[in-house]
Amino acid sequence: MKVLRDILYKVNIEAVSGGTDIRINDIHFDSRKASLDDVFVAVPGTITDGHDYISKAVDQGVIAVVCERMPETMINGVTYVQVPDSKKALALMASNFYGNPSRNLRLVGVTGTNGKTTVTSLLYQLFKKAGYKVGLLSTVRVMVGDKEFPATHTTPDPMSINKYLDMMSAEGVEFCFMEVSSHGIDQERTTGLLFAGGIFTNLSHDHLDYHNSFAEYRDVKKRFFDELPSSAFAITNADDKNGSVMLQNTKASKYTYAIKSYADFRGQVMENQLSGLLLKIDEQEVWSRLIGNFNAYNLLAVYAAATLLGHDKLEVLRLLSELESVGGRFQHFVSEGKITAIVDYAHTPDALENVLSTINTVRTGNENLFTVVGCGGDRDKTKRPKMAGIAARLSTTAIFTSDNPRSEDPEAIIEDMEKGVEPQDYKKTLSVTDRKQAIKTACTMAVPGDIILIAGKGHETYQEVKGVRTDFDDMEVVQTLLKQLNK
Ligand SMILES: CC(=O)N[C@H]1[C@@H](OP(=O)(O)OP(=O)(O)OC[C@H]2O[C@@H](n3ccc(=O)[nH]c3=O)[C@H](O)[C@@H]2O)O[C@H](CO)[C@@H](O)[C@@H]1O[C@H](C)C(=O)N[C@@H](C)C(=O)N[C@H](CCC(=O)O)C(=O)O
Ligand SMILES: Nc1ncnc2c1ncn2[C@@H]1O[C@H](COP(=O)(O)OP(=O)(O)OP(=O)(O)O)[C@@H](O)[C@H]1O
Ligand SMILES: N[C@H](CCC[C@H](N)C(=O)O)C(=O)O
Ligand SMILES: [Mg+2]
Repeated sequence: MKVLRDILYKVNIEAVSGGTDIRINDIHFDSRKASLDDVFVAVPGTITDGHDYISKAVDQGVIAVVCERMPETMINGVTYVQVPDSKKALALMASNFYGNPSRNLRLVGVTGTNGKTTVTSLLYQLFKKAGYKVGLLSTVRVMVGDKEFPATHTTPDPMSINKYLDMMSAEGVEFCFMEVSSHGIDQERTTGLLFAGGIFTNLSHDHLDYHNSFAEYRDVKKRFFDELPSSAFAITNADDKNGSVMLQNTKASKYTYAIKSYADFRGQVMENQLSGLLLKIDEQEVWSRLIGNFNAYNLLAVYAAATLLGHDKLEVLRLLSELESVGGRFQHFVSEGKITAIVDYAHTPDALENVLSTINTVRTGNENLFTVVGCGGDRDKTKRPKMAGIAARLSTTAIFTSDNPRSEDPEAIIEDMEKGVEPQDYKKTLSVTDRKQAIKTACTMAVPGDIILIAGKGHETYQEVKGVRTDFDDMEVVQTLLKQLNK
């Protein structure tokens, strides 16, 4: 049992009705989960407003309510705390509730449009190989040392983040690497955490359904660096045009990495093949199993962070060459009939362009490149024509299909995509709504030596249609189909 007054430490409070010297059981921001002696934090959301559920939470037995507007009817025996920003309050309360676990380990946050999962997962692997107990909060999975938990969000809600950090600190975890999404920053999910460092990967088009403009999206990401303490390091990509903007107002020590520009951590791509990358970092050659120029940036960010966290540079370079690629990120296999299938999580125009350019760089002859791609429903619609245009331009054939249509009509999403194809590329595209049939079409058309890229879903093992998730794994599907077709 914790005392409400302690949990409210550092929370900006406007008014209180009732006592705060009361024992509370748990904190909830969803009335459906609140029960006896809990605190209910009413949060305004994108669909509904937690304030509409205060009386329901009180009926369920909560002992305190934290809200931005006091309800008209206040119940005797319940404490009401009015705050200017209940999302911020929730995050600070979550940290306090779990005893501020971020202070018990060194927490590094990674933000940017693409590469967050890759960089955090590589850092997790590297520090594990170096002999530490490590934590990971990522889109793909949560790791508390060697214990794995399923991930629900890229950046979970503050109660979940602090619960995991608390578990980590109990397990003796020394370093935790976490993805910091723009939704996470905007919704204050990371407020109150003590970061030892922050890393910026890159900024390109995504989530413009949620953020009103690209500038707003950029400024939300920047806020993560603005709020880093002076004890932290902030590492940015000097080759990204927004790289320096990110660090403009940070109090943290600033560092840069780059391939094209002058930087504190410089790398050069010597070779880029389907078997991996040969890099030169600090005059040392390093071989990596990771594929694609963009991964050279991810590896440099990892090198910079590991070095700034106190590791010997040569040891870091040695460990870099041992790192495995992350599930669903440029995962590839060659069938018996010599067809290469690549599954990648590229779900933004920039990621798709990078992956296709990489494939086109490593293509050795006249092989055909089939790209199977869709765009998510209930997500940024302006990505759709851009991704389709890129797929058509950079492939021999682009097959447009479904990628988690969610509540939307799958065919309407594909129609939005088709609008982005340049007239000279029309002949190179076809649309097959069912993802399995789309992959089958690519497999049927492919001949020995050809490459099939299946983009957008990466590690995901489901397809979400009208709110229902059914099992679907791109890699499993393509492998089965190629076998069935004797290819
Ligand atoms: C758009 C978005 O980010 N939504 C998140 C947000 O929900 P919301 O604002 O829509 O909440 P709401 O449904 O309007 O409800 C408002 C409040 O009322 C409460 N409520 C609601 C109903 C009720 O009966 N009782 C009740 O108390 C809700 O618990 C909530 O606190 O807050 C919820 C609780 O933290 C999140 O689960 C939810 O994530 C949804 C599921 C989601 O899909 N989010 C995605 C877009 C997201 O966050 N993605 C980023 C990664 C993106 C990337 O970088 O690629 C991520 O970090 O995962
Ligand atoms: N540094 C990078 N620059 C550009 N594209 C990248 C980079 N790293 C990865 N990608 C591409 O972006 C895809 C997603 O990578 P990753 O999962 O690491 O990104 P993320 O930032 O975690 O994405 P999300 O926002 O969904 O969490 C990869 O499959 C690859 O196609
Ligand atoms: N973090 C991203 C993932 C998109 C992956 C894609 N497969 C989709 O479902 O749209 C999002 O939630 O927008
Ligand atoms: Mg991610």
